[in-house]
Amino acid sequence: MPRYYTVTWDQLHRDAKALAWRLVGKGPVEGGFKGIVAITRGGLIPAAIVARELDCRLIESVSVVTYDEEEMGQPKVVKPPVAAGDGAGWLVLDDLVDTGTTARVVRGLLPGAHFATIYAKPAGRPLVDSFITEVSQDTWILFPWDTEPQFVAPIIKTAGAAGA
Ligand SMILES: O=P(O)(O)OC[C@H]1O[C@H](OP(=O)(O)OP(=O)(O)O)[C@H](O)[C@@H]1O
Ligand SMILES: O=c1[nH]c(=O)c2nc[nH]c2[nH]1
Ligand SMILES: [Mg+2]
Repeated sequence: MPRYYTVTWDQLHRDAKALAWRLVGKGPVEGGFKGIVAITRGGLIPAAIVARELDCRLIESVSVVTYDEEEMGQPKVVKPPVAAGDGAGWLVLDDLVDTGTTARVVRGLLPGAHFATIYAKPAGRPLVDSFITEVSQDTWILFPWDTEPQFVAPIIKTAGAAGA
């Protein structure tokens, strides 16, 4: 049973802006990166936020499907990036790196790119050039697009034997 780390829209926006700050000056030219490649779907909203902050208008995507909910499978490239060449001068963005499987596949397609994620787990961390927050490998990150606020029972009703 993994532990969960719940990310709200506010926190995601703050963390994506922190990533944008970290990426300033990391592009190959004074104007920054040539463009952003979003790894869909999870990288789409982080890419939109970072693109706004870095004033980047050229957005490409690569679609890699690795998970069905929390179940991991073989990574499949559903849509390759077409506009980014070998990635030189481009920024690749994803929401997180976990085992590094997705990042490894995209690095194979875009070896020249700068790789960034908002969140990183230890196994995938070596595969990204920039990230903001590290969580433990046994933590499952719950993103705001996968969740909704709901009723939670009062602590006293769920504490059970621990409180007796
Ligand atoms: O480092 P890894 O172990 O490869 O895991 C990280 C990847 O898994 C998730 O994508 P997912 O395959 O769930 O697709 P999605 O972004 O379309 O939801 C997440 O958005 C990353 O892209
Ligand atoms: O929503 C997600 N949270 C995670 O922690 C994760 N790891 C791989 N893929 C993931 N998707
Ligand atoms: Mg993804």
